Amino acid sequence: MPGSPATQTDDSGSATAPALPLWPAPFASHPVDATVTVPGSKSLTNRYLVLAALANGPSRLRAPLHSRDSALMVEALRQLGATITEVPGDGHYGPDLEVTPIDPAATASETDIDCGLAGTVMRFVPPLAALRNGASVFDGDPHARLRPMGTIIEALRTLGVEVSGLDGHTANSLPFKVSGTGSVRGGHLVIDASASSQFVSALLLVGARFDEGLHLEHVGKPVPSLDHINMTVSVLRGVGVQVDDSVPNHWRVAPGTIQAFDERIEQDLSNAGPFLAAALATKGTIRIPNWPANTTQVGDLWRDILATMGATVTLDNGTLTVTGGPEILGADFDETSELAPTVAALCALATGPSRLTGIAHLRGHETDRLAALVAEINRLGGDAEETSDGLVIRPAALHAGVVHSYADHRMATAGAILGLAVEGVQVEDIATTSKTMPEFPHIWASMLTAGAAAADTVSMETSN
Ligand SMILES: O=C(O)C1=C[C@@H](OP(=O)(O)O)[C@@H](O)[C@H](O)C1
Ligand SMILES: C=C(OP(=O)(O)O)C(=O)O
Repeated sequence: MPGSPATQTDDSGSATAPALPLWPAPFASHPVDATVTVPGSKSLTNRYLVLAALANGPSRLRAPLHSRDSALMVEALRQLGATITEVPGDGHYGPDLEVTPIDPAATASETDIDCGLAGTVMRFVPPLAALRNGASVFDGDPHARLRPMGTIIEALRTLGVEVSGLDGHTANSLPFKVSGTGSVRGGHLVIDASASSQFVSALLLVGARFDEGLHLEHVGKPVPSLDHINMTVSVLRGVGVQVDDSVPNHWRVAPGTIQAFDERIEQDLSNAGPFLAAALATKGTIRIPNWPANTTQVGDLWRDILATMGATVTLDNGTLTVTGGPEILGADFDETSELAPTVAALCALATGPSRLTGIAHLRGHETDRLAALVAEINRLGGDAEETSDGLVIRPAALHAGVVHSYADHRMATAGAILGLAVEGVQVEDIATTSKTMPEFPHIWASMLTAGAAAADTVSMETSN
């Protein structure tokens, strides 16, 4: 069911805001040769922030992400009563965060929560607001009102929490008001999480604080992005919460205490993707130190994906090294989740056809990513097509042009990848990368300078 890129363009403001600046994507006249360190994981940072706000004492996040999505989460939790303070740390991309949890006994006045375009904020925070004794009004960017929310809203109502629509909206999407009474009974809850794994993660994160805990059951088409649910379960166990996920589509969270913690956040392996892709796009080499030996991040899949596309990939002493092959090989990939826009950009540069499957739910991401990727790849002369659950991308000679970003950080970085290999690409609104990586243009430029300066490696870590 092909989407409409025109509609999406309007939703994000791209087509109606021609004034958005165009970024001349650097064309790589030589193979990249650089060592790159990227900021902290969005998914881990925002999970740990939520858990710190619910914990039994003060917690510390070391080397967390500092970006729009994490700032929105910090502000949302402050609105709900948590105290969050920046303290000096040893991360390359900003201070650590100390969090004093929300006092569950405090009575609270009505508060506004801005979700921006952050799925983690719009899905993870409403269940937390349900535990508060007071009302919380949720809204976000214009496109956020189009992202799937009905499952969370219905789940809260089934749990006995009052959720009402605002501005004439029916409350199956933003904006809405959650009227908490200070406790949620919990118990067995059946949801359809086929539109987003974040529905499951959101409820699991708070489940231990429900009076009876939570037995969450998914019924419907398969839940996407299962790696992200496994991350939630692993993070919960790490803070002392008992989770039983031994039966597929059932998660049982025992009622109990969330232990305060001191946790170092891994770098964002999904956001490492565009840099690793640069090795393939320029037939160069990218090294990423501190690649975790064991991780629940979906970005660990880069090691398989990039090897399948013809790169040489080694993980040695914690450094991932990717060297592009003589050509980028087309390939078939299932379930690439949030990696898909980066994979699609590489497929558009490949010498053979590719098929991406299992990503229908990307239509509900920051923009309709399937429609947007087809529109932007084809705008540069590519040959991409939507399928019911993904994309087919065939080889074609690409030419200069503008890549629209649709307020989507991963569309912007996909445009940057294409620009490495195709002279004259301009990316609209590169600043939209601030959703998860405000440093992107800087690190990207440093990567190319490192390659130009010398064959030896230059780290482009920024200081605090
Ligand atoms: O829980 C998370 O941190 C995320 C889950 C995934 O959402 P979907 O299941 O909606 O794809 C992923 O795409 C998103 O970027 C982050
Ligand atoms: C889908 C994404 O984000 P969100 O957390 O807003 O859903 C993403 O970062 O690719």
